Amino acid sequence: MARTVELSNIISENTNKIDAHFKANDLPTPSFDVDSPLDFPVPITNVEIQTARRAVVLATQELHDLLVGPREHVRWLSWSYWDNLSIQAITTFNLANLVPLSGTTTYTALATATSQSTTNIKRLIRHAITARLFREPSPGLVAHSAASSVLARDPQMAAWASVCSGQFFGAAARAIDSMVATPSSEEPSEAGYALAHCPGVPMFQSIGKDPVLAKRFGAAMGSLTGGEGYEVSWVVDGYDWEAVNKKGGLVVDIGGSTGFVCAELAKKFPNIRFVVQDMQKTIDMGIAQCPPELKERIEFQAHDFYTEQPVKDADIYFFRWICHNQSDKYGVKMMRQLIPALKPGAKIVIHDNCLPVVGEDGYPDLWDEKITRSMDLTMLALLNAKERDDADWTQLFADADPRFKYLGHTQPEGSRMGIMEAVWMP
Ligand SMILES: C[S@@+](CC[C@H](N)C(=O)[O-])C[C@H]1O[C@@H](n2cnc3c(N)ncnc32)[C@H](O)[C@@H]1O
Repeated sequence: MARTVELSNIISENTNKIDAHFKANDLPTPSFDVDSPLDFPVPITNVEIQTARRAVVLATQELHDLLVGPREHVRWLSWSYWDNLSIQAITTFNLANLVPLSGTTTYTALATATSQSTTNIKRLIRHAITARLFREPSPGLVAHSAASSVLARDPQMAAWASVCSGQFFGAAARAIDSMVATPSSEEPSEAGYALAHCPGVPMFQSIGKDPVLAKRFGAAMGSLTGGEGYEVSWVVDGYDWEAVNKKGGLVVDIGGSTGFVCAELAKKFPNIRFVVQDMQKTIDMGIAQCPPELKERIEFQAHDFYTEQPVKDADIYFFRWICHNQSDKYGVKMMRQLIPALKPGAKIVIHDNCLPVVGEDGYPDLWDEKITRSMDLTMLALLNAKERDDADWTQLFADADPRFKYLGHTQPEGSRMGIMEAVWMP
């Protein structure tokens, strides 16, 4: 049987399964209408329907690419960045909020509100419509689609779209220039982001000096880290915290932001004590936001993770979304700062991406593979940092100190992040 026919059978079989589930549960059939659900309305815990959904998404992508053909595929792949430009226009000119959630507006009204020409607003929105952002129900009238309405309804997603299409787009455009100028650099001050926006200054330092951008960046990260496959519940439910809970142990969350992960852990594991460490400003926010009933068990501490770890003899030193921001040089430096504090058997637990190992079958799941590989390039362009696979994690710990033993990673089905574990064995 031709692969195209095989794929269309996969699509048909699984779409029928999904449709039957939707009908049986009185769920609205997926549509692009503005009042349709903004997320796939089946919980991630429903493995059968989520597996069917994934099968359809992967098969439709493959069928699409097969029928487009290699030459056409390459031609249009090479200019996929124009989608970014129309998103940048939407976020810069606040277009999602200028279009009413029900009803329509005109290109002329949008042009007046943004002090841009009608011609330019029209061409940018008409391009966005080809990616199902907005609709034009009749010529000259603009209405929301489900996807464009996300940018009006979800401020965190609007921040994500703004940061990606603005700051990150610029960084991506200069990433190869940075590689040519400073080959194999491990310095964030030499990365594409720095070249594009703040020559000689690392991204986080530059963002820290701009309160408006810092707030937007924080909201963008909130959108990503709460998004599908990145939920905090994966690490709360996916690691053996009970072993620490049983003995009333201590966990240090390094770069723990406002302590929201520790708050979730503290609710589930009543005997664990926590120290959340971050920069002073973030720690101040964490203290203000900490639920009163958890204050006794969650301590907040300003600490720079490139300096010696002040909390001795904890059971677990936890890093979430920290290591992928570090090149090997800085990752090794960060891990070495733990050593004076570590007791034998102390664990280092990392919740971060773990790059898949490429097997003989190639990439079985291009949906997640593309996201994780894009995240890896993001780290390159923003910070000269990187995502890691098991071999890279092994190397990082070995380079930090041979007394660290990397134990490997687990990744629950549905999670886009791995849980990596190392133990201190002096
Ligand atoms: C990507 S966020 C991850 C936050 C949190 N762990 C999470 O899971 O969402 C990186 C965090 O590291 C903090 N950070 C950056 N540089 C730091 C440093 N040198 N010392 C301590 N914290 C730092 C930032 O303030 C931020 O909260």
